Amino acid sequence: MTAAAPPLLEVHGLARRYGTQAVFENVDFTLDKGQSLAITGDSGVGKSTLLNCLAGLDGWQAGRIVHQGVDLAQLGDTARAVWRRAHLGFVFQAFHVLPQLTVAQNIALPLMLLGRSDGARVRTMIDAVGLQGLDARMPQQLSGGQLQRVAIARALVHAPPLLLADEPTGNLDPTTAALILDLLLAQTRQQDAALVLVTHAPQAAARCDRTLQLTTRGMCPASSVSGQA
Ligand SMILES: Nc1ncnc2c1ncn2[C@@H]1O[C@H](COP(=O)(O)OP(=O)(O)OP(=O)(O)O)[C@@H](O)[C@H]1O
Repeated sequence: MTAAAPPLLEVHGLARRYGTQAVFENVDFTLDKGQSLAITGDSGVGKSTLLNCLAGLDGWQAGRIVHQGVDLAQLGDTARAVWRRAHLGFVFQAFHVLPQLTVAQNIALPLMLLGRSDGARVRTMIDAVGLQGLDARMPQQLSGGQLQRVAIARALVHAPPLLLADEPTGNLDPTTAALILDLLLAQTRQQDAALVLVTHAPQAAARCDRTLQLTTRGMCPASSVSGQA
């Protein structure tokens, strides 16, 4: 008999403090392959901080984060960076698009860091986020919504098993926002990945498999936000 595969992401009793001030505590959830989770919550409650913890970019004071059986706390800085490169796609709230690289070079970056050059895949992602014809543009020649789409294409290009997205549709018109959400959810399902989506938009949360609301005391089902438990 073969053992069941571990969940793609497990978070147990996670707590984050600044000094004695708790940002959040008792955060627990599990995500399996192909699943999407929306995280909602008031401004300042710690949603971005939680995503940074899940990415191993920020520390925490209690609890465990386990990715496919690997406890993130057991990895040193170098191992964590290597893990992030291969396993993670992160759409940051502030985009973090590199100003000295073109649109196409920014999107190709995760593949390049993995030693996988794939021009066709980069072109597919440029088309998928609706940036056709802009591949040679520099970031300072783009609108906020176009920059956001560069960040999304870059997070998806290497088909990582874990996608973390911080307000990925915040700067987009409703039609483009729906298309981008389609793309994130389709890639999650087709690649057997898991998606954690931080959003203030009830329509975006409602499209995920589950919605949890982050509070300083932990996570609770956000039935009032998405109509789901
Ligand atoms: N260096 C710091 N020292 C103390 N508190 C901090 C520090 N950095 C962030 N915080 C606090 O941590 C809390 C969580 O911030 P975070 O950005 O994660 O919230 P958020 O839920 O993502 O907010 P928003 O929805 O407005 O983007 C905030 O209350 C913030 O003031």
